[in-house]
Amino acid sequence: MMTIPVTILTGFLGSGKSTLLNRLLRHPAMGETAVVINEFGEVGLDHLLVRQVDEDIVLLNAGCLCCTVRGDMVTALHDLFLKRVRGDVPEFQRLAIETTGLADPAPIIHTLMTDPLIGGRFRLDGVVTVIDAVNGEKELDEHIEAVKQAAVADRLVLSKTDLVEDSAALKARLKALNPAAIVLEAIEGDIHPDALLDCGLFSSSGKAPDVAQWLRDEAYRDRDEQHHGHGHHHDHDHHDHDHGHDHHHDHHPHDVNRHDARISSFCLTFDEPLDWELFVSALEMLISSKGEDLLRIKGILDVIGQDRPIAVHGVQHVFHPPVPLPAWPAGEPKTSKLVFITRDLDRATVEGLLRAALGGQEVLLD
Ligand SMILES: Nc1nc2c(ncn2[C@@H]2O[C@H](COP(=O)(O)OP(=O)(O)OP(=O)(O)O)[C@@H](O)[C@H]2O)c(=O)[nH]1
Repeated sequence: MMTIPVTILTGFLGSGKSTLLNRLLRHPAMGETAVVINEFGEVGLDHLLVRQVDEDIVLLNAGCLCCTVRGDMVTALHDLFLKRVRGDVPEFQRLAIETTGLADPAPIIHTLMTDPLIGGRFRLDGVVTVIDAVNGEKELDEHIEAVKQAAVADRLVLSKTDLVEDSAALKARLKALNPAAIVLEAIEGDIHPDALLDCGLFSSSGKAPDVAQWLRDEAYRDRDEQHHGHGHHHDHDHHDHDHGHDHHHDHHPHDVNRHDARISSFCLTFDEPLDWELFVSALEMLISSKGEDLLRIKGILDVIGQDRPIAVHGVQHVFHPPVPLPAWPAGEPKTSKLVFITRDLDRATVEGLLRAALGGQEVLLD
């Protein structure tokens, strides 16, 4: 059985998640999608409803299935999966999960990675985070949850850009926070699903895995180069940019971006093939000491004795089982790369810990 790709749709309260989801579900490319939402909010999916399947599940006329959760999201995913197996709900090819505005997406990702029932059936395609162009900066200033949601995203969607003159300062801030995420705009959720789907290693069309677009390690290099070679100490220092915007300094005198400053994002590269046992124990050591602060890790590894690259990804203390990929891209060096999004944990610390644990194996700065 093919694994079902899962998109986690997150974003702060009122940012426009439901508006976006609503619009996406009307698109033919989103047919046969199951949706799990927490409640029918202000902008419900009501007008699409055709038929109540049971108390919590409805069928949408776009061929989609919608399931509301009042309690535990994990229980809801189990239920949905079992109903699909039993044929109580139509087969669906894709799952979208809309989180509540304050939710930390990590526990949902953990479930997809490790749950005995659904772990092998669903796979994380990507985290899509909606950022309100009007209130986004203020929310990032005030709420670490909003900063985390932006930091772990694969795609950042700016909503309500119709209500602001321009959003260059917000975009620069998001780029500093999460260089690898593609930043998009959608007014009233108007965006093609293709821009948001297939963020993962594997696309639904079954093509070869696309490591470059999944890892996007180039983005970290570009970001660091833009900072004139000042390297990782400037991870958040986007105030260097002159966007012709002073106003974002005005109303936050001292604590501007205090949450952003807790987030680091960087790419480590390893010049020699890695000893798998040593690498796993190094990673375990990192997870056991700093797990809570490892918001997201993705990597592609050149492992001693393996012709094929090994993909790894993890969130906090949970790692997906390693996935061997078909082949290294032709003509490119077999360099192991690990990208990190961390909280209260800088590059030097991660690098130092890994270097020590890997013993003789050298960790190179990129
Ligand atoms: N002008 C404008 N309004 C928008 C846009 N996107 C969403 N809205 C409005 O913003 C409000 C909140 O949108 P929702 O889609 O309910 O946001 P949400 O993130 O699902 O909200 P919660 O579920 O309460 O967290 C609604 O009144 C939408 O009509 C946009 O691009 N432009």
